[in-house]
Amino acid sequence: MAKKRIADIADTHGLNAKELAKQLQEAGFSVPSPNSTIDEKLALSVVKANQPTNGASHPQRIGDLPPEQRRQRPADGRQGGGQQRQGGGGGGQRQGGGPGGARGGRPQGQGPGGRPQGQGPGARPQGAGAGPRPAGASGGGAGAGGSRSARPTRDDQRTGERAPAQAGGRRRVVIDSQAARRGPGGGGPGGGPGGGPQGPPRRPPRGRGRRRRGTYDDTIAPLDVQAQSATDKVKVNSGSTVKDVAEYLGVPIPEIIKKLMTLGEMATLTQTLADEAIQVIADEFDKEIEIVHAADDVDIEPTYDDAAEDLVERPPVVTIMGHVDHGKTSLLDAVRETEVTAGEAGGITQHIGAYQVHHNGKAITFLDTPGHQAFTAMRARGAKVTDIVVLVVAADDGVKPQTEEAIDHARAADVPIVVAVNKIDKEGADPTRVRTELTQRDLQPAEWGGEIEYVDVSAKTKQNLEDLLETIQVVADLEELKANPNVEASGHVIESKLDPGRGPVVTLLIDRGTLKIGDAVVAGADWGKVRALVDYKGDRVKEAHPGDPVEVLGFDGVPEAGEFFHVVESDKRARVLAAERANRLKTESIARRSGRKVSLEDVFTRAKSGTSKELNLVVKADVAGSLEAIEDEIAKLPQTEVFAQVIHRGVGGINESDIMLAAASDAVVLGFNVRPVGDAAAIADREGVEIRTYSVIYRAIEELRAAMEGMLEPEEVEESLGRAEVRQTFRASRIGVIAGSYVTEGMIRRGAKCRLVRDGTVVYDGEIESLRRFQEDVREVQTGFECGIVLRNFQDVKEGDVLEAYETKRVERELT
Ligand SMILES: Nc1nc2c(ncn2[C@@H]2O[C@H](COP(=O)(O)OP(=O)(O)OP(=O)(O)O)[C@@H](O)[C@H]2O)c(=O)[nH]1
Repeated sequence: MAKKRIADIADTHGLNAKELAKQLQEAGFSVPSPNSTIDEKLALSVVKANQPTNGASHPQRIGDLPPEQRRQRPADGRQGGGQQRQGGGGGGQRQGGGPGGARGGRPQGQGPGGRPQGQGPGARPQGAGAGPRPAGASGGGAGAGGSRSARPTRDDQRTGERAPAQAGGRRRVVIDSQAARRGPGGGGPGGGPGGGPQGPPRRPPRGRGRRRRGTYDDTIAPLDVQAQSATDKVKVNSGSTVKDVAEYLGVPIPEIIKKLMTLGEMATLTQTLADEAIQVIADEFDKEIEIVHAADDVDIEPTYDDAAEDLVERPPVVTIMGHVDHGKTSLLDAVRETEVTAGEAGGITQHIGAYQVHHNGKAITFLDTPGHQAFTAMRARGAKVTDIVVLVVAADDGVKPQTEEAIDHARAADVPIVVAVNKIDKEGADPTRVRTELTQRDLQPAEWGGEIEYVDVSAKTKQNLEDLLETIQVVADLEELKANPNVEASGHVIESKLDPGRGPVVTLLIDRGTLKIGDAVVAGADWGKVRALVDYKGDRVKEAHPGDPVEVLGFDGVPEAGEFFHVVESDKRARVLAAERANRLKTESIARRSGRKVSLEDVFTRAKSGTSKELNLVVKADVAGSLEAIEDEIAKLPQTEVFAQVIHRGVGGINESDIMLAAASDAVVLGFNVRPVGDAAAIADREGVEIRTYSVIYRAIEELRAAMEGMLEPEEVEESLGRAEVRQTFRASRIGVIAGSYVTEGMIRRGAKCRLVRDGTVVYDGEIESLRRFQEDVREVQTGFECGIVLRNFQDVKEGDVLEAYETKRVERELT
């Protein structure tokens, strides 16, 4: 089931390529153009579903399955396009030209055409409550004036599957309608060598006795057992060991080890393999596999499908972003106070990570952590929590670097933007200038004929705050945000902390359903039984509804922000699900360390295999001039096999937010004379983001070109030796400046290559000329020791500089 370009599929089947792309967009696939790729069968199933013939009997729907089986539909589209993230009809979508339309130029949709047959309202028996429906059903499917955007709405995101190429990089998982019925040991024999279609290994029920009693009672579909038809790919869990892979593929273990050796990898039986390595091995044995990640498991983000008549309006969720000091926090506070003056809530005293204000009798939920870092960190975890971004720009300061970052982050997430021009009370405030500057960044004000709503405000004098709320509601109305309140709750964690008195305190944002005291909840690797619910006013409540933030007591731990939560039928099941997820996350994180989400090395291979034709880049440089030069050069590259696009550019060191954006958008980070700052390197490692740093542009462009043409050879690889921090400098008449340094990482070696990094920017790249400890020349100095370093031909060393010692090595092609 290789992916193909939409244009090629259209060609083969005598369809109009643009039309096909449009239909797929309407069905919720992230396919920006006819050059985007998609599985051919899936594309055809959507076309088929859109054909105006009636009576197409649709296969088993997820909602007809017991909850534990509500996994995503088969990758081969057996469940029809209907289970795709899709809308159709007028529901849950925004009008293309509406205010806040940061995504101008989005194709107008086709109303009802976007929904496959047999999935429309009324096509299923009512009363099932949680039964799956296409998200678009939210609009009743009438399609009246229903423009369908390429971006699925929040409801779509909730209710439908993530399209294959969607940012966030989640992959499809096949529904296993059999798994639950099979029970714990059911998959066993199939997993062994020659196990045929039952690909995934099921270890013999290794002693129920060893398991906690009763954990199997719920006949939980084990995460790693999924039924497959003879033609399906074998599902292999990410983070599998050599032994697991042998079982999955039905190949003797020694064969696998031998193969790995011929590929230059010495591996032991229990060694965890990176996804790429598993893929290579499978290819070598001619096996078709699909690597399944814990995050793919739809027990974690299931497909929901609510009947139109079950959906009710829910409050929009707003995040405030903008440059430092432009007034994000002040605006959040000022907005919060409008509630007090309105006398609606009697004051918001509690900080729980989000609060609500009311306007025109309707609630708006504000996330209390401003800034794009938190926003993108959540998105990297697969959570799309925010419906609208309020971009704060100070009228006396205009567009600044973090304003631009915020715009790129909001755009990458495809969330509409409302601009709040703040500080209009100040002397020198020039709201028109802000509009002009933002127009240059494609945020044309509605009053100038564009699509973006601007509101001039003052957080200090509280001027125009009601206007801002009004505008947010107008934009929200276009989004048609709806949810079914009459089911078990699900949503996302927005904050969690360990309170010395109360234990884990977790703030959840309800996306769907109603959360009640006594509910059993699972959020990632944590679970709980809801003991108490506290709202943003600090009041105890009995339940929380869609769009509501609520503090929950009763969790066993502190799940991460962005984690998906859902209510399950029993504590026991919550506990088991959490434990399974914890296990898989552990193995995956081990595997991730040896593999990358996207790397230049495998970009061409991915393009060839149809996995991804787009290469997203985050580019950081020391000066603005370099950025322009790089972008010009990238634009000149032949975009035949791979399309490279810069999703964010900026001057300065590579920071945490760059990494999170790259993680959320499957991008590679390119740095020119800049380095990761703060925790960026560690986070990149954790998130599997590749950072490539260069000192000359042509070298980067050469590598990009080579990667895009499949010619990249990782010939010269840099290996870090260690880092030292300059604590003091001395001047010696004959030697020059000596950097009195402390080795913080690895070791420093005389004669090694060395860079000097100041505030994230490389200011010198040369060699360590001499290395001393207590007047003695030494060859090496290890972590934790002080030393004197003299750099070759460089005197401008300052306190606080960081020295990076490194070596370059020629290495053989890696196992990718
Ligand atoms: N005159 C005036 N000052 C404002 C206004 N809004 C914020 N300020 C001031 O601007 C400064 C920065 O405001 P903050 O709300 O802390 O800005 P921020 O964007 O949250 O800043 P960071 O959290 O550091 O990113 C503070 O001194 C505020 O008092 C406004 O509307 N008018």
